[in-house]
Amino acid sequence: MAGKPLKIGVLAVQGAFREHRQRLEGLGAEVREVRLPADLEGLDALVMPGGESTSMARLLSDFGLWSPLRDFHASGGAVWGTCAGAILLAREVEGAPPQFGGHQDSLGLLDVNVRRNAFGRQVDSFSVPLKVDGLETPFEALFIRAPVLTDLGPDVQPLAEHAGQVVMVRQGRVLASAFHPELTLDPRIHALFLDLVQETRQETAPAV
Ligand SMILES: NC(=O)CC[C@H](N)C(=O)O
Repeated sequence: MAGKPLKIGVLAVQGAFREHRQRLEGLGAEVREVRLPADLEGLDALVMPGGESTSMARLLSDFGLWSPLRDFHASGGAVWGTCAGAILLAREVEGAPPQFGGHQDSLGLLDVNVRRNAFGRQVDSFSVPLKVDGLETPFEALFIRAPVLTDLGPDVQPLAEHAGQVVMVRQGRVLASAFHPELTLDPRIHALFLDLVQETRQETAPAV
């Protein structure tokens, strides 16, 4: 990577954050684990990993992270959510557990509805070669109790579909994927995200 390395935070309250860290460092980014609001200081972007979105939502409350994450995005930070991370980004979450009264909090940074566990229990986990906008050859995508993205707002661009369902989108400086690029060794989607961060950092940089 030319110039100063990008500073990327990985939300590290729960889930597959170590694997994201490895992929991003492999591409030359400077990575910091984020657990507290102060950890967001000075970052160019944040990755929210897969895991269990209900547990992650509870931990975001415990660590006082809801508003700081919204502020981080509002002040120009790029954000990428994978699987549970994508669920946390959505405007609306469908399929919250009944003990939550059918409601699950989310950040609302992505103008989509997200349907949890959308590929059914019998196929909790599978891998498929996925055509992704911006990649020349298919990406072997690993889906683990994955959600799908529905009811896309006008500014949301679909980047990949599986079985007729949208599984990856971009809206400005927000990226979301229902699958887990961090759990395979192919770094191309992490590289796409770093390109997005670079591009949006230039757009939001203060004029000097
Ligand atoms: N692999 C994952 O991140 C699974 C997400 C999980 N189904 C949830 O709703 O949080």
